[in-house]
Formats: sequence, C-alpha cells, structure tokens
Amino acid sequence: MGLLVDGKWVDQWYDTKANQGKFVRSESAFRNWIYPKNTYNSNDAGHFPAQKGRYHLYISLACPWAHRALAFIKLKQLEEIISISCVHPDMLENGWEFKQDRHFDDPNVTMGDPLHHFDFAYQLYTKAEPNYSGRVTVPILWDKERQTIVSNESADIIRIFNHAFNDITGNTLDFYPAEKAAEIDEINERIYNTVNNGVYKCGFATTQDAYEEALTPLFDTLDFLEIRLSDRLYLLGDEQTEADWRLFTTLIRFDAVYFGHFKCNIKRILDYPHLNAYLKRLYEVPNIASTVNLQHIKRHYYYSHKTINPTQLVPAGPATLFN
Ligand SMILES: N[C@@H](CCC(=O)N[C@@H](CS)C(=O)NCC(=O)O)C(=O)O
Repeated sequence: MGLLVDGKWVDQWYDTKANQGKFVRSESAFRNWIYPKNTYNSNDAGHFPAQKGRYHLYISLACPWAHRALAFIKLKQLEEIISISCVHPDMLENGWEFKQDRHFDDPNVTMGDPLHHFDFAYQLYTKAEPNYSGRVTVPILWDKERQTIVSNESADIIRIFNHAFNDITGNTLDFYPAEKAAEIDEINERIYNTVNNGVYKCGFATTQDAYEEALTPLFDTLDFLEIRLSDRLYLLGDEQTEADWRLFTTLIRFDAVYFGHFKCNIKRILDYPHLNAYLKRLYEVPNIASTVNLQHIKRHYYYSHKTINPTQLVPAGPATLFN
C-alpha cells in the first residue's frame, strides 16, 4: 500500500494520525468525461468521444468501486465496446499489481495489463501524468488513443457508461433518469457516507471513537434501508437505478469481509430479511453473478491489510451470502 509523490512510488499506509484516527478518503484526480458524438467538443481537453474499441477499463474484482463499473459494463452491454482487465487481488508494498497467478485466474475477465504489459498500476498513472502525486486507485478508465486516464472515479464512470455509448450499443436503459436524479443523488449521498465509505471508516479507524463514530450511522442506514425495502423492490421503487448498483457492491462484500475484517459486526446482511432478499434480487440480474468473485474479494482484504490482519489468514466463511 502506498502512493505516488511527484511521480515516485512511496510505500506507506493511510495516515489517520492527522485526523484523530479517522480514515479520510482522498478525492479522485482524473475527472474527465466521455460524450456521445453529438455533444462531444474536440476543443475541450476534458472531453473524450464515445468510440468502440478506444477505451480500456482496469478493475480489481475485489474492489467495490471497480465492481460498480464492471456491473455497468454488463447492464449496458458494453463488453464489445470497452476492453477490461483485472489486477491481482494482493495489494502490498507496490500497490495494485498486474501479476499473473493461476490461482486467481477469473474465467470471465482478462488478468494483467494487455495494453502496456506494466507490472504495477502506478505505471499507468505516471504514463498519464509523469509527476502525479496521490493515491493509485482502481477503477481506471484508460484512453488507448490519447494514452491517458479519462477517469479514476467510479461514480463518474458509471454515469458515463449509463449514457455515452447508447448510440453505439442501442442499449437505452437509463439508471439515472432526469426525473429521479434529485432523489437518487440524495440517497447516494447518505449511502456513500455511511455505507459505501462507512465500512472503510470503521475498518481503517485507529481510535475507538473514530470507529464508533462510523459504526453507528452505518447501522442506522442499514436499518433505514431495511424498512425502505419492505414495500418496494429497489431503492427508488419498482425500477433499478444507479443507487441500487452503488449499494450492491458494498452489500455483496458485507458478510464476507466488512462484518469481520472491518468490525462492522452488529448484524449481517443475512440478518435483515428485506436487505437479504434485495441483495439476492440484484445478484440474480442477468450477467451480474459473473462479476462477483469472492475469492478475489476475501483474499484482497484479509491479505493486503496487514495493519488490520497481520497473520494474513483468510477466513473460510461465510457459508452463505444470502438465503
Ligand atoms: N473514489 C474512488 C475510490 C476508488 C478506491 O479507493 N479504490 C480502492 C480499491 S477498493 C483502491 O484502489 N485503493 C488503493 C489506495 O487507496 O491506495 C472511486 O470510487 O473510484
């Protein structure tokens, strides 16, 4: 685990001392956008045009943020438009690596870096910006033509995928419809702060106070969602939206990783009947199950976070993720 400082890799764990033991996530650095032909402006450096075969998505099957992007590739039928590859689940002194390892081959996703044959994900960041300073995170949406990172922010990447390639794929499913945008933004905000990022705040806290400060709102939100889902199929009603998929990738990791490793152990998702049924409903959406690789998920968290789990043992359970 580390970060780039002026283009040089430095191996260091998150600094929580400056924030009273709290984990504070840094902002993503690359926030450009892909536009369909009719709205693309070639004079704007932040604009990239929607084109088949031009972009590559680097993911980790372990990472909930990258998982959102992969789920949208499936939901929006972008497999033939955007190529994808995956890092090794172990994120150690060099950060994310493109190691080949037959134990972690995934039948559904190419492993490694087929574009540059780099060893480390940080080399993509320095190729895009030689003096980059900051964290090296996945997902990374890469432009093969301009040889740079379009975006390393999953919230943006899924909105790009929701819309930009519709003309090319003919898939017009809309997971962020204008009439529901305000309500989606509102629920996303709460779920991001207390659940998606909330589990990390619990897990990476280094004081009891910081841990408890994150744990209480996390379970308040899960209790709130349990009630909300008692009379509807999805967070906004009968239609799936972006908000569901942003939540899905955290819920699917919850009982296997966040409950134990991140000490989010008041209740499991299995203990919430409506959340449990909702998680199963989303998992069973066509092509989504193939995006869930529990071996990568468990190995990544338990093996990579040596400050939390120094023995690096990967626990065997849970026996089941949902009923
Ligand atoms: N805001 C980013 C966060 C991505 C992120 O933090 N990814 C984690 C993996 S789960 C990562 O790459 N962490 C490496 C690090 O923090 O150094 C997004 O949503 O895309």
